[in-house]
Amino acid sequence: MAAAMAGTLHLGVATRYFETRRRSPRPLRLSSSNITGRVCVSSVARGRSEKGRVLSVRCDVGATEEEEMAFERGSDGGLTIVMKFGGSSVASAERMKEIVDVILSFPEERPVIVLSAMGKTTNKLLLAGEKAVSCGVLNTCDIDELRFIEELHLRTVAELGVDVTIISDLLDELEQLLKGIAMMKELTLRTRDYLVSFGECLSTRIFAAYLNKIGVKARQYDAFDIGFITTDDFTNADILEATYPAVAKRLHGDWITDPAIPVVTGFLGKGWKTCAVTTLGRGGSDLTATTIGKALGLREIQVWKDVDGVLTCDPHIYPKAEPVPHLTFDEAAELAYFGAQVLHPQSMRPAREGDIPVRVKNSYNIEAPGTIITKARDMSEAVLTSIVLKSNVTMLDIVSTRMLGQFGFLAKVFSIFEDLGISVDCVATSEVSISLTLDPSKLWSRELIQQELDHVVEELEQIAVVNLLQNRSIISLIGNVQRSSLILEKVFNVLHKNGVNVQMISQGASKVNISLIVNDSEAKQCVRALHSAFFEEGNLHEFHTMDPHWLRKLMRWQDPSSDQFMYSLVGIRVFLLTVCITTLVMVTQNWLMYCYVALILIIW
Ligand SMILES: Nc1ncnc2c1ncn2[C@@H]1O[C@H](COP(=O)(O)OP(=O)(O)O)[C@@H](O)[C@H]1O
Ligand SMILES: N[C@@H](CC(=O)OP(=O)(O)O)C(=O)O
Repeated sequence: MAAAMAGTLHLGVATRYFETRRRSPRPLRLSSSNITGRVCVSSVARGRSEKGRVLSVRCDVGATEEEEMAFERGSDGGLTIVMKFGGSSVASAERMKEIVDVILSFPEERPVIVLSAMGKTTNKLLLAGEKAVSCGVLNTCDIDELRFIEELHLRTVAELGVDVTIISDLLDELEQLLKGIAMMKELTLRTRDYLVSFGECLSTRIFAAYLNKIGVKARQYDAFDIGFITTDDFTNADILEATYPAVAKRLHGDWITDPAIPVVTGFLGKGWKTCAVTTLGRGGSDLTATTIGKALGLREIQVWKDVDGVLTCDPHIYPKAEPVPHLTFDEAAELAYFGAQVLHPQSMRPAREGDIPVRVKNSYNIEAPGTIITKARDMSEAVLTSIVLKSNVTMLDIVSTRMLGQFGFLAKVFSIFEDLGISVDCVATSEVSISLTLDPSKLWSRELIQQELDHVVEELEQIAVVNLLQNRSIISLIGNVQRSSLILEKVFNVLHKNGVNVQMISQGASKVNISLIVNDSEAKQCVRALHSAFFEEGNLHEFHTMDPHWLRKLMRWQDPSSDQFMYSLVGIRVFLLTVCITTLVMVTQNWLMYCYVALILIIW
């Protein structure tokens, strides 16, 4: 592994030439200037190799001044989009071939590819590490998960017909690492990150080699080698600002000197102090993709999943969940932060900062339009967008009787959380009490959760009475909080019908999220009931008829200063006049009475 980490493995060694058959109305154009030789790759199109369609590259020596300048402005010839494929999208040789087809179905693009580990490799590596701690040095080779990982990757290499030597060193190192863990009898967070990094290092090497084999020039990169600089928070590292220029320099520089599709490991970084491999938290490849998108200022970031986009709810909880066509960065961030596994919680930040649209697509169903995530969208018709569930949350009720009318209570409480490095999700306060929930994702990898909680309670008890409530769930309603009364009216109706009591509500400044805290045991049933109330056809219609758009119209008719009010008044009077006159004339046959009543009504 050391060798692999020391330098980037360049798999695309020679530019390939194919006779091309143009199928796209906009031919894929690559143009680049080589500082010394002015080599310009000037056109790319699709051809067919023995394995199917291929992206082909033709080199012309000598770019025109105009082309070089256009390239330097980034207007022509640079990388255009990021395409990130998650574990489910690259789970087997078959899936990898399908992914190549996906990539080639965008012939006008020049993508940066970001890959996660194959299938469930990350989980298997973690399990292998845990088993190694106690199985003894001589038994590490028999760990089932290690066998599984080796077989999966060797089989994939064989089925794709690429050279096995691109992964054999890594597999040997993985075995050695597990022996080391067995010898030390411990798995530190740092070692854990190093261990799981093998997943992405293996998948990207195999995929880049396959692209090269079928004639699509590609180059593999380990993120920790190309400038992904992070904090040293192993298993949950944050990307540092220095990453953006470093990654841009490396990827852009290599592309202009020798164009080849970059295939980058997702999820991984390099700690800025330790220089060790770090990981960005589970699902971190999404963040790798958006970071590259921002670094290179690309046009779009595509995140390819195994679902038709971001759905109205987790399909495991409610299989009838529907794709959401359009989200804002804020909505997507709240959704991810409050537990929708589909996106990494931090992944929207670089996209928002760079104002780069993120498209969530299904690699199993390319035709599905997916979800587009942008800075803003038309919210005039938006009510509820998605329902998210975060389970196993800890809630704290903190009550101070002494602090009535005094200041500093909140500050004291939050300074305790800051000192203990614990992050808070939802907060609701009154003059003398605070209810809050603690973020389980920040605690997931720690072994001392219970001790930490005891410590928090101990500290807080010095200033308040504390009630620790475990096994709670946060149901987050992502939508248009401007319509909170409408949403809450419906929510409470549904919860009342299901006999569920809400223990805390939080509607923050985000304008897109209302969170309700309920018992874990009731949470899934609530989400299902809420989903069918908000999203199923009949109910949705009912909801739309109560849409404030209509309410606003109705209120305008009732506003005495509005024209509509005047028209309605005149209309009602004319109507009453006609009815009265007709009745009177018919009953009395007296035309004098008619004139008298008409006069009274006109004065009225
Ligand atoms: N609101 C949601 N919309 C879409 N998928 C969701 C949602 N909530 C949870 N999921 C789950 O997220 C999964 C996709 O995310 P993930 O497994 O990280 O994909 P990948 O590994 O392909 O990047 C889906 O298979 C689905 O089960
Ligand atoms: N392989 C890592 C990183 C990742 O992003 O994976 P995926 O894209 O499959 O969620 C994980 O399992 O957490």
